[in-house]
Amino acid sequence: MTKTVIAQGTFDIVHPGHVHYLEEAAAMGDELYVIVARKANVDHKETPICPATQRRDVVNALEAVDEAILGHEEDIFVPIEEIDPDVIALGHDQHHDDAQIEAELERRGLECTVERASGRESVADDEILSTRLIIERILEQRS
Ligand SMILES: Cc1cc2nc3c(=O)[nH]c(=O)nc-3n(C[C@H](O)[C@H](O)[C@H](O)COP(=O)(O)O)c2cc1C
Ligand SMILES: Nc1ncnc2c1ncn2[C@@H]1O[C@H](COP(=O)(O)OP(=O)(O)OP(=O)(O)O)[C@@H](O)[C@H]1O
Repeated sequence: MTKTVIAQGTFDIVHPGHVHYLEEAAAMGDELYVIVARKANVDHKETPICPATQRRDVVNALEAVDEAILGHEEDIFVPIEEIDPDVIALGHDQHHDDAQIEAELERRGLECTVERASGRESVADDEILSTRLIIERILEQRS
């Protein structure tokens, strides 16, 4: 039976930390779906620069990814119900609470485990492994 994994995030300006996360999530199963957050749901940091469709298309082009989809505008569990995954792979620094997600999955009758991926170890001192830091660097160097 195919083991389906879901990963999720904003993915505004893709960098090697994203690639690491998605490769690790893909290795947790056979098929990787990625839910790309809608602007309205990115409320804990600055609004994404790139439109959701562009962020989805870039993630979709990555080798580790089988399918990237736009997230639901209001209920983040709708795509989970549709895909019915075996594993939700949370990113190393995602603010979501593992136990709360597990409780909501159970409430909706979904059998799915929640795993945490690791952070990428920098392979060079000058790697920039965060969208926020890439934008800060652009503002510093080009203004
Ligand atoms: C299991 C799960 C499902 C999600 N599904 C959606 C969704 O359908 N729509 C959406 O806009 N955001 C969804 N999100 C939220 C974002 O992917 C994301 O966590 C957040 O809004 C963006 O911040 P981040 O890139 O720092 O994680 C989901 C998050 C989790 C953990
Ligand atoms: N350096 C990294 N190593 C491993 N995973 C990462 C890294 N950076 C981001 N991720 C993961 O990629 C997913 C999407 O991350 P997100 O779009 O928030 O990027 P980000 O670079 O962390 O953004 P920002 O710096 O603006 O907060 C999240 O699950 C996050 O944990």
